[in-house]
Amino acid sequence: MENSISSSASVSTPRFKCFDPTNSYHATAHHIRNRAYFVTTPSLPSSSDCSTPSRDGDSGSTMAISAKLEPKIVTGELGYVLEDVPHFTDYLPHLPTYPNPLQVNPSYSVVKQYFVNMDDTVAQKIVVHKDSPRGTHFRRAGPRQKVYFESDEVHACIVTCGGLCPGLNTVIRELVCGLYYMYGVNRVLGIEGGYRGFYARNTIPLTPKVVNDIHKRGGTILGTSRGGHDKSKIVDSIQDRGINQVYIIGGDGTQKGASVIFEELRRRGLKVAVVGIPKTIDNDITVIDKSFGFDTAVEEAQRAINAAHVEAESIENGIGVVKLMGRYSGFIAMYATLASRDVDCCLIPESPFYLEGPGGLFEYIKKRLKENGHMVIVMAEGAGQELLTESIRSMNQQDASGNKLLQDVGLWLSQKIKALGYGLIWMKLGIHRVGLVGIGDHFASQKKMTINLKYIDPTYMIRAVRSNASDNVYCTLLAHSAIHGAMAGYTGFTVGPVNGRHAYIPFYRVIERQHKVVITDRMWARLLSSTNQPSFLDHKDVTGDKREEEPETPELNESGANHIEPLTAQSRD
Ligand SMILES: Nc1ncnc2c1ncn2[C@@H]1O[C@H](COP(=O)(O)OP(=O)(O)O)[C@@H](O)[C@H]1O
Ligand SMILES: O=P(O)(O)OC[C@H]1O[C@](O)(COP(=O)(O)O)[C@@H](O)[C@@H]1O
Ligand SMILES: [Mg+2]
Repeated sequence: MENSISSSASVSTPRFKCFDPTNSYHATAHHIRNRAYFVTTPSLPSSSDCSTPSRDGDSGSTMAISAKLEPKIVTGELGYVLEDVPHFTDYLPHLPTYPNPLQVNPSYSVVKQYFVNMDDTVAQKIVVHKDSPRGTHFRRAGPRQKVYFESDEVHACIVTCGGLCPGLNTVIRELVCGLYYMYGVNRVLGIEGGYRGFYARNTIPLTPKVVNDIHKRGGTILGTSRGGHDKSKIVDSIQDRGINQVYIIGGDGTQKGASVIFEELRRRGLKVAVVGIPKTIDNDITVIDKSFGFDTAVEEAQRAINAAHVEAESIENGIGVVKLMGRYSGFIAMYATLASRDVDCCLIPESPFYLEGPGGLFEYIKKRLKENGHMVIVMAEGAGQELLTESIRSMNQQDASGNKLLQDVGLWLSQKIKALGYGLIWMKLGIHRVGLVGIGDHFASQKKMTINLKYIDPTYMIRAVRSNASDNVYCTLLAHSAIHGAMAGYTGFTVGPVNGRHAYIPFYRVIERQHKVVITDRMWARLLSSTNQPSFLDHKDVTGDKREEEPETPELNESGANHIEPLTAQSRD
């Protein structure tokens, strides 16, 4: 990762005066110690110079911002670290500001302390000890007293990229309505069909009337796509259309694309705010607590699990197999399993499993059928991919965004289990004692055992639904936080809840790694205890195939949020 936090983070001499550009009063050294903006601005253009910058930056008549943007790190006492987000004033120092129109908004002006305090930051590390370092913080989201746009100056656009997720339409709706009702903005463009829509598709003017009912529908009214991220064409399109606020809703890939767009807009010296709104049904975006739509997806998955359970328990040796989404992160499968209580085994990408031998899946299946006569297996689509590629020749195909295309692990496992059934012998040893033995054990009274397996694949169904009530509220807060940040002149950030408080997180932090289930943490232990399934760990230890040591989990969050593991499978940078 290029933008790793500079070791100069502890530089103690601020290069610039310590102030929050969006509030009317200045910080003192007492408020924030050791603030350092790592933005070198040689020959910065004045704000008026920047009104008509050239596309290629350096070669035009206007001087472009050439220095690479480094992380903005502020350190304080007791190991306090603020990983701040870029602001227009980092590269356009003389921009005019205006009073926030919310000061006279009939709804919001009555709120006591509606504007966030300039020093407010959100702690990433919530469990601390008396003497432990306070750790990383992010700038708190919310309205500032000063804004960097006049209402009629704003020309915003919204784009949705990547896979679907419940709540996309709600975020679109709340961005349009929030801009209009809070800040009097009435020029909002919808970019159709994801990133490539900037240069290859039409746009849709979005007004509160147009978006009024869209939160009641799944999908995205703007359409979406994978691939098609052409930096120059996208930024040219933004510049040519005079867009100055870009709201980009999408997952880990999308946030990477947004970061690239931000860097280029900044390089061209344009006053354009780029805001990423994290969308991930897999919950694979790090730092934030969880994505919108995740709760809805887990809830919807219950319907499939219930169906699998009803089918399984209604027939002798019934097995219900449910495949859920989760390419590299098994959060949906884990939470759906924990919520259901009918699941006997949950398989996720983070927890390698094996079929044969002691402690393997087949042994467990036999045991459960013997005990209960039926069982339910929930698996994330990315689980066991390494087993499939052993047996099926891997084609290493990718989608248009570069994501690896997965084999259908649900189908593969179902076939394996069915084959196991043909190989099992139903052996009656007295009236009550029923045992299962391998095919090699033959007795006079043996007969073949039938496994009745039902494979349910609701993968797209759980993400194509409309968002539930709590996700709708979450989407609203997310959209509002995004708008407040852009209006206040912040840019190059992803917005999202960190330990329940909305914060502005620099792009480099959300794209450096993926959020994954840590199988040595308590949440996975709870799951193992609830299903009684094997951990699948012993076998590898026995055979000497040691697992790589788990990276230390920086934060232990009881909700299962904020566990961080390095990006492994999807590195495309
Ligand atoms: N490293 C990257 N740099 C620039 N754009 C990217 C990058 N990775 C993905 N994208 C773009 O982001 C968009 C969405 O990415 P994708 O991985 O399909 O979905 P998601 O954002 O939901 O993870 C696509 O248009 C893709 O081209
Ligand atoms: O929509 P596609 O291209 O079939 O992709 C399916 C993938 O999309 C997801 O639902 C979400 O992935 P993204 O967050 O990368 O968009 C994955 O769970 C799933 O593997
Ligand atoms: Mg993704």
